[in-house]
Amino acid sequence: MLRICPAPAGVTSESNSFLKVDPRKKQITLFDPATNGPQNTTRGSQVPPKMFAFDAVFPHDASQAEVSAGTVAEVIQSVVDGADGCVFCFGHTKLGKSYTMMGKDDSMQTLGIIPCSISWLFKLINERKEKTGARFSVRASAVEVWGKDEKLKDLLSEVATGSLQDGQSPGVYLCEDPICGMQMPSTQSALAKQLQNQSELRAPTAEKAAFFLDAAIASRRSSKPDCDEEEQRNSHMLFTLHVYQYRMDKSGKGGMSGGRSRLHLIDLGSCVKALGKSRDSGAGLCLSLSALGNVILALVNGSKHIPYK
Ligand SMILES: Nc1ncnc2c1ncn2[C@@H]1O[C@H](COP(=O)(O)OP(=O)(O)OP(=O)(O)O)[C@@H](O)[C@H]1O
Repeated sequence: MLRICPAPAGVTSESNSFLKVDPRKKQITLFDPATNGPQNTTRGSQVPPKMFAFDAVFPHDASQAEVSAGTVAEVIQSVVDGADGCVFCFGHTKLGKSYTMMGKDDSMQTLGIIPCSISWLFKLINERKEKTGARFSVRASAVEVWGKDEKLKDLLSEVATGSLQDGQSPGVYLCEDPICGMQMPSTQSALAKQLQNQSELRAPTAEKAAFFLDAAIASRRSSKPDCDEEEQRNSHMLFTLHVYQYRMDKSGKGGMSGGRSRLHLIDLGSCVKALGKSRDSGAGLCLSLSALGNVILALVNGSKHIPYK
């Protein structure tokens, strides 16, 4: 899915004439800027127009609600049906990734995908409870990956303990996942990693989950006044809603069945500058976000090598 960001102040729509957006056909076409737009492609351009198709295309004037509804409705349905889901926004710096995921809380119209997802997930759970009698329990966790060294911080540890702690939580760590590893060929088991030990707090209502989201944002390194621009770009937040559901067995013997599914909502930063620097120094490698696509493809295809770094 693609969202076109609004043109910066002072940039007219003519300056954007290298781009034709067709939300109905879910495609965009890029023209050689030298030809000055789709009307003039015959005027000596060496480069033919390039068309790209998506599952959805949101033009520059699409509202936050349109973007949220178009991206998360299906994912939330799947999570309530028992599958894991993940939503993140990916792109160059300052193009509106955080705006799309978090939005602004000055009005309902500017809320982003994460707050909308919280509200819709609980609405769907309540409908499902009424319809099927299933019992649900939701928990929230939030972890930040920050800095060139990709430090992990449990963003809800302060709320969990009720005390103020500073710096990196000693609790949260990455570890090989024995279950996921067993399902993979032995060569890959070492690559299956899971975040462990982050605080998972009970969120019986959407309001409580939204409270945890606010607490997590406030706890982020990138929210601190002394955080510089580079640190802000290198701050990524993983906010997860863990949905546990239980049903009485139909056998009537009083047994229960159920399981857990997770909705991961991720606010990615952008490591653009860190790429050059870390390659020079050879430490704290942070790949460009465009490399993320290769990581996802490798995981989905079960590749032996996952190009994390
Ligand atoms: N669709 C939009 N409508 C209104 N304002 C927007 C929109 N997209 C982005 N902005 C504004 O543009 C600015 C940059 O957006 P944002 O911080 O979300 O970018 P980003 O891609 O997350 O940046 P970074 O790479 O630093 O993480 C913000 O002030 C944001 O409010």
